[in-house]
Amino acid sequence: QQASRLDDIVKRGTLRVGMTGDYLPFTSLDKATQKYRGFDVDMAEALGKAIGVKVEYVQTAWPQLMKDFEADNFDIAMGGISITLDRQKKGLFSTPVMREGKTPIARCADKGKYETLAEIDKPGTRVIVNPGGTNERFARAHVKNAEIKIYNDNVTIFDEIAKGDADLMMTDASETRYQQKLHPGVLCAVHPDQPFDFAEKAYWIQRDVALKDFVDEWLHIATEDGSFKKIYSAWFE
Ligand SMILES: O=C(O)C(=O)C[C@]1(C(=O)O)C=C[C@@H](O)C=C1
Repeated sequence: QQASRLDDIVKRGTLRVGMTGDYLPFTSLDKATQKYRGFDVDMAEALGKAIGVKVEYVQTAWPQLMKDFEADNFDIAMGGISITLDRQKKGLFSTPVMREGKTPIARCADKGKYETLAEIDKPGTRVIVNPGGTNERFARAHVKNAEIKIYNDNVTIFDEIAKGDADLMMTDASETRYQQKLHPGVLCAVHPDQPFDFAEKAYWIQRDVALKDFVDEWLHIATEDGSFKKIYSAWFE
């Protein structure tokens, strides 16, 4: 039988999961306790349990994700990761977990001003963006006349809009819905049901077919037996 990384994980007794810890509701690292929580943390724990091993979290960051993946610092990356063809070239993706797309989030008072890319991409508009992920790629492709403000802290970035230091951000629809709930009456998701583009969240796996097949089968069973829905509802509804 061919050796596989899945065998190594079982032998090692740990699954190394790469996570940024800065993207609720998918993953959040509490600085004081050094504990992760979020949808993909519950999913990672369920995956570890399914394999029969402990989960070891390896912190990464969006601008470092590709380098850390290539350095084999973890077996799988989880935490709101979108499928991209650049990433697909380096590893394998699980079956998609959910559908996403970029959509604006702005101060509620300005919600009607930023519905289309043409309305957004005007001189004087300040589009804030976290670096390194698909948000930055989307902003660079579509924002030519408005100002792009690169902001490094993905946890406090929404407060910048609330304070008026930026006008809007374009990010995943699920995040705009979540942040709207965290900033009631202040920040509004603009049209989360009609995002500008299409993307899917999935788990990014080192090139090992046995591990990918395991993750896919686990996801399939979790979908059918309702355990996926339970975790999903706790974080997204
Ligand atoms: O790069 C990705 O896959 C992501 O979806 C991560 C990403 C991003 O696009 O920058 C998505 C939303 C969060 O605000 C932070 C990171």
